Parts: sequence; C-alpha cells; structure tokens
Amino acid sequence: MTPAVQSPTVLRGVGVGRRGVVGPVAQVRPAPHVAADAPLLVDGVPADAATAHTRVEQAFTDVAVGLRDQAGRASGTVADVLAATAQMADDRALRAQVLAKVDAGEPVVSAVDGVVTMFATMFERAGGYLAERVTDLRSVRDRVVARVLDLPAPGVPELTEPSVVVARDLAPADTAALDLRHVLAIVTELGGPTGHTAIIAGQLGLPCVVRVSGVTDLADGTVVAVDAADGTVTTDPDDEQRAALVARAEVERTLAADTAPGGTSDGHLVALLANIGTAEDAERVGPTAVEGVGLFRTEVLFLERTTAPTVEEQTEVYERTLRALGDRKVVVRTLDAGADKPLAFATQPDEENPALGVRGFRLVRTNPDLIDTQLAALAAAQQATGARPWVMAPMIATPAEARDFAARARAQGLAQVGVMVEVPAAALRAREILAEVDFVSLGTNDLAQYAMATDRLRGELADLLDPWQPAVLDLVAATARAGLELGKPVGVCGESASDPVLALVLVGLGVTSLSMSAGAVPAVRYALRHHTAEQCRAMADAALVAGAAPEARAAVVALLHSSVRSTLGL
Ligand SMILES: C=C(OP(=O)(O)O)C(=O)O
Ligand SMILES: [Mg+2]
Repeated sequence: MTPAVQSPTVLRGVGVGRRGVVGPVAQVRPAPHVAADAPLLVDGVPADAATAHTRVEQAFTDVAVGLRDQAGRASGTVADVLAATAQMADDRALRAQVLAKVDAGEPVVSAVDGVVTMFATMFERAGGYLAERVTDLRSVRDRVVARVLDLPAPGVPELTEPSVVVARDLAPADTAALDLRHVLAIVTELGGPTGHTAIIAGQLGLPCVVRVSGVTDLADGTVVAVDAADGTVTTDPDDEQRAALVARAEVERTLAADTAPGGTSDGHLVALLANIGTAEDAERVGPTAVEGVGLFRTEVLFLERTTAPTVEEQTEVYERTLRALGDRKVVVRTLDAGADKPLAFATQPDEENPALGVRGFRLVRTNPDLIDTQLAALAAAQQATGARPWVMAPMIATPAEARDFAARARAQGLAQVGVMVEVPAAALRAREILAEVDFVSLGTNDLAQYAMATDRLRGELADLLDPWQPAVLDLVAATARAGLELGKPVGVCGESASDPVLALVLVGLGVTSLSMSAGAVPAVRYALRHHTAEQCRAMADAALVAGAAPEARAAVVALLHSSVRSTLGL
C-alpha cells in the first residue's frame, strides 16, 4: 500500500498530557473489509476449489504458527492472549468445517465467516470460558481472511522495538494484547480527549494524541515525534524538535524529584492522587510520590467478560490494590458500565442513547447483585488487609440514589462512602447529596458531557466539551461550595485535574483533592507549590467571570507566577 502521507508532515490532533517522544510508527490494522463473496484471485483469475482449499488450509496453519511464535517471544498477559488465539486457529473442527464449505464451492470469505459465526454463537450460548474465547475466534477469522487474500495482518502488531502505536481507535481489549515494554506513545484517528483510549494511555503513563486525521495512512516504521502538549504528530522530526522534546523530558524529571505532599505555597494542603484501572496500575503507582488513589475504575476488571468476576476474583484484585498503596487513601469506584464502557452482561442491548440510559449506579435497578457483590468483595479486602478503603458510586443524579448507595456500602462495613458528581442534577443538588454521604468526587469528563450535551467520545466538538466552559466551572463551584459549607471533602477525578492551570482554579473553588494519571502529578504539584491559596481563589474568580472557555484559561494564565509559565511552557 502506498502511504498517502509524505514526510515531513505535521498532523494535528488533540493532545492528552504534556509529554513528547520520538519513535517509529506501528499500525494497529483494522479487520479487513471485504465482501463475503470476494473472489480469491490467483494470478488475476478466480481460483478453483482445489486451490482455494490449499490456500485456506495454509492460511490457518500460517496464522497459528505466527501467533505461537509471537506468544513465545512475549510475556505475561500478551503471551496468554496470543497463545489462546493460536490454539483457536489450530482447532481441527473449525478448520474442517471451513474447508468443507470451500470444497462445496462457497467463496472463501463467506466460508470462514459463516463457520466462525456459527462457532461464536455456540460459544456464547455455552457461556463461561468458551464465551470468553469469542474475541479470539473473531481475531482468527480476520487474520485467516487477510492471509488468504494477501492483505496486511489485522490487529495489534508485534512490537520488536520501542514504537508509537497508531490506531483508528483502540478498544480497551486491544491494550491487553499490547506489549507495553515497547510502547512509547499512543496516537489515534478517532476518540476524544476524555475517551477510553486517552484514559488508558494516561493510566499507562504514555503520551497520547487523539483525533489525528490521516495518521493511519503513515507507513509502519515512519519515524514520528509525538507531542502531547501541542497535540501534534510530526513525521521525520528535525534535530531542533528532538532536542525540544528531550529538554521537556528533562524538566519533567526535575519536577518529579519533588515528592512532598501537594499544597499551596502558604501550606494549604491538597492531596494529589492517581487514577488507576487495575491492580497492576496500583503496583506501578505505589512506589511513586502520589498520596493515594482517587479513582479506581473497577470496570476494567469486568471488560471482555461474559459474566461478572466472582467475589473471590474481585477480592484478590482489591487486596492487591490496597496492599500496593499501604496506608495511603484508596477510593474505589463501583462498576460504571454502559455508554463508553459497555459490558456484555450489564448493558441494556436496546438503548438508543446509552449515555442517558441504565449506566453507572443505575445498574442497581436491573442488576443490584453486581453492585452488592462488589461491595462485599471490597469489604473482604478491607478485612484481609486492615486498610480502610473509600468507596464511591458513579452517575448519581439524586439524593435518594446517594442514600441507597450509602446504605448498601455501610451494610457491608465500609466506612468512607461517597458518590461521584458527574451529572448536572447532582452538582445543582450537591448539598442534599453530600448530606447523605461522607464525600463527593467530581467527574468532570461526564459533567462536561452532560452539561454541554456533547458526546465525550466524539472529538469534533472538543471545544464544547472543554472543562474550562464557564457553565461547567459553575457546576464545579456549586459542588465545592456545598462541600465547604458541610465540611466534607470534594475531590476532582476527571481529566481536568491533570491540567496544572485548571488545577489551580479547582483548588481556588474549594476542591480538596485532585486525582489524575500518575504522570500528570509532578506538574500539578509544581504549579500549586508556586501559588498561595488566595491566588488560587483569585484565579477561580477570574475564570468564573470570563465569558467563554478560551478567555477563562487566558485570564488564569495571565495570573500565573512567571516561573511557572516559563517552566511549563505556557
Ligand atoms: C472520572 C470520570 O469518570 P469516567 O471518565 O470513568 O467516566 C469522569 O466522568 O470525569
Ligand atoms: Mg464518569
């Protein structure tokens, strides 16, 4: 395939975080889009049934051998995923049924697809382990079809050197197949700055740029500079650009050397916490200077499964997480299924507007056991570790929902119970909601989505989704005010907390803790350390009176200490 993009080229998107790296592109190829009756051509003429038989049989063998070789070179989860998929490509019954159809004259794509669909339906009906193999089965179908038709192999590439992973979009499951030792950055053509790819990249500490039009046209191996601060991807970067990224990395390293608790220059403490999605994330952030975990997105445990994890499975993960953080604060969020985080067993299949449907804590209406099981598992982990986890529910809209959640959590023996404020109704009624619980945490990703009626997964309206929007800041301010009045903690765990400038505004509004991807903590700590609480309040006032998001940000940047502006390149 001829690359449509010639170097040198600057491709623009929306950056997530502040880091930058240089490395070769490794494309995650989508499944081949070919018609079911696409002819198999050999030397330009349709192949006869015997040739098609040989080609299909060889394709299954090649795919199985390729996957097994890759599994042998990989380790951990990646090796397991690849080995399981190889086993599927080796399955005799699957292969025999495809070949029987090919022998009967059925077009190869239709034969492979028809048999895989039949097996997938059988596996799904069987449930349990077999149902969990459906993704592997579909991956085998895509790989075999690509191999037979001589198309590029789909899926996550085997990374043999540190690479910039490029994809149209990266499903949460794709990351399980990525060898993280070799991932320098993630760049996608789709997605928004608060979508799942951006969040996963943040949790993995990787620079990320989303909505980069044309990036999937780059040839594998093209060297690019990924600059998350600028939101750019530049092919064949010159020495000057490379040097600038190296200098930026040096600044970040210096900032990371400050490990003191987060707070303003006049001693107003603001806990700086990490957002995580797995026990491995907890073990990664444990040794860093974060003051705890402000958001454990537990739905990651539930993804790509057809049944919920058992109490025992969940307890083990929560225990590992609590142990990794020792006596530091850990806020565990109960399952936030639905909309951008669909789960096979917990999502309503027929919702026209899933973001407005049965998601987050609303699952209690259809699947109360899921939530109670989670709370029981967390209570068991509390018992086993002696830690005192905080727990909160997502997508709370009313005080009654907050009361219901608090009763369920307290019944299990969990003492610090809170809810997320990410629906405008909850922000407007923050006082009544806080009266039911011990703390709240502002999810500004969803709060912006719902306040501005803008899908967070669609980046083309990113200007409306901006947490600097005055209407969003008003909702944050109302929530923080309620917290100050009732003397209860109000945290922020949406992506807005990782912007060192906006973080100052949030603190000025009365927010008491900030939770973000661990890599964002040093710059936020540095910005806070250089301003007094009074200066943060003045910045919050300046942001609130601005008429629009860009003006709000500019007004606050103008109030920043000059050394912060120059160090952070603002
Ligand atoms: C932190 C949030 O939750 P999530 O991004 O997981 O929806 C949010 O909505 O801001
Ligand atoms: Mg949310």
